[in-house]
Amino acid sequence: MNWQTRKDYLKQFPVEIPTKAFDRYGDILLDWNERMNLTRITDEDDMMDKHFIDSLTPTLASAYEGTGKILDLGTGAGFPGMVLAMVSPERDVHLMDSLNKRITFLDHVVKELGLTNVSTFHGRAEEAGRDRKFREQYGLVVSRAVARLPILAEYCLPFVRLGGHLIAMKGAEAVEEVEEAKRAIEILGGQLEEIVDLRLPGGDERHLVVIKKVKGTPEKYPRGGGKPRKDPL
Ligand SMILES: C[S@@+](CC[C@H](N)C(=O)[O-])C[C@H]1O[C@@H](n2cnc3c(N)ncnc32)[C@H](O)[C@@H]1O
Repeated sequence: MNWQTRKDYLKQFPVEIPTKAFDRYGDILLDWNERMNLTRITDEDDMMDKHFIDSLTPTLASAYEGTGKILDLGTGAGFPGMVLAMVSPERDVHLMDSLNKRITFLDHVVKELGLTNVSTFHGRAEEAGRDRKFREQYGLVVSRAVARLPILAEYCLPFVRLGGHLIAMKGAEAVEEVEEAKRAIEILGGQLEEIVDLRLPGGDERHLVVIKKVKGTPEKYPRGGGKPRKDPL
């Protein structure tokens, strides 16, 4: 990918950008994508902007600061979690997805890139969020393109430890989604901290919805049996 064309935009990120490793990751993604449905974004400029650069945006929120463990819920082909692990090698990054074939792909990327700070988990938010191994264990949870905010809050907030944050990566409907999710956020122990407004190099609108965990999540959440999606809070 021609990272030189994004040089000025990349300057704003408070991290070193490993462009060669990003290229290698992009090549593996395109190769596996021929046999496995991993992404619809395959054009070089779109890959740079909508996968890699978009995945870097959580580093712009003050909630990203610190050294705690990060969970990417519904990571798919590793966005944003794998990219964040690559730019923050000092932080443990956990990638979770309910589709096992995506985990097989992620494990391959981890091995090929020699990443030592990434762990992958095959699991559903509704079950893993009730498991002591994961519940309230993360200083930061990030998630992109998994569900609208009322559902996403029920998927993600149970994983966040008290005082930690959820960064929900959202598009143009962010403010509307925050409005819809007000009740859910409060029930689940969250509090809206800030919305960071951004544009990708191509001009696409992005918003980081930053929610702080201010109270423990009541034991009954997340609900099982597909309830968060069927009957959002
Ligand atoms: C549209 S993809 C987005 C993938 C990636 N975050 C991205 O932005 O490129 C949504 C992903 O969320 C996963 N997912 C959906 N519901 C989930 C759940 N309840 N628990 C865990 N993963 C889930 C899907 O398997 C899929 O990989």
